[in-house]
Amino acid sequence: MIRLNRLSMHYALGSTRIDILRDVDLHIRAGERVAIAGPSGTGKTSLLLLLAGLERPASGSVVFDGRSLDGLDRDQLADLRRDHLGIVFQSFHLVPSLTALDNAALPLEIAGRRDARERARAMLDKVGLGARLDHYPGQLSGGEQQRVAIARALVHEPKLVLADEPTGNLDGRTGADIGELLLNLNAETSTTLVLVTHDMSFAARCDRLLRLSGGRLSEGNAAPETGDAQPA
Ligand SMILES: Nc1ncnc2c1ncn2[C@@H]1O[C@H](COP(=O)(O)OP(=O)(O)OP(=O)(O)O)[C@@H](O)[C@H]1O
Repeated sequence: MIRLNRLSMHYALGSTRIDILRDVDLHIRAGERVAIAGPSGTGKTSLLLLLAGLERPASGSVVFDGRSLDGLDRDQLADLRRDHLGIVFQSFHLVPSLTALDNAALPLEIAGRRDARERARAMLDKVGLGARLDHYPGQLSGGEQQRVAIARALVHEPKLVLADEPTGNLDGRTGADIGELLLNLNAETSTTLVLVTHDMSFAARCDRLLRLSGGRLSEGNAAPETGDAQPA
């Protein structure tokens, strides 16, 4: 479903170069649940941005369902995201002026689907927010906002869901519930899930744990992480 072929990426800040990935190869199969962990600042978010076609690699390629992202222009990448990708962020990123229902319906509205609100309502029901349809994000708790964000990410039945520390802004109990919800929905729909997390009990429930460090990805186990990256 996703292949990374000799993927390299760096950021240039003035004369300083920050290497994020060095010649990384990876194959994620359809339906797999993959957790990515690693010290702070090693590039986990950047890797998700590459998978979403929101960053371009310096060299190598990201291949999504047999299609290389290199050859796609901005509009084609936006179409690909609209049709096949759902993204969940640590800080929810809901539109504050839209209700829970309208936030969740957004991907389908953008795609011009006439059943957008109906499907969004069913999805919000599924994430346990059937009684909060008309609430605005500011009237919802953190856990509830993340449920809306998950409904929005899944409402158009994407092939791939990317989640960047989806439980990172939530207290322990709420975070565990949200993690559970994401994994259960994923199992139900057989969607491919790639998530970044520092929570090793959450990571341990995925099919694979990958650790990113020093520009390399390695298969790992869910032992506690050690320390943060040293500044360059
Ligand atoms: N647009 C950018 N320009 C320059 N440097 C950047 C840019 N975005 C990120 N970086 C740097 O690249 C490195 C990787 O950032 P990234 O956010 O991908 O790390 P991360 O592993 O997700 O970190 P964390 O666990 O703390 O969220 C960091 O050192 C960051 O400062």
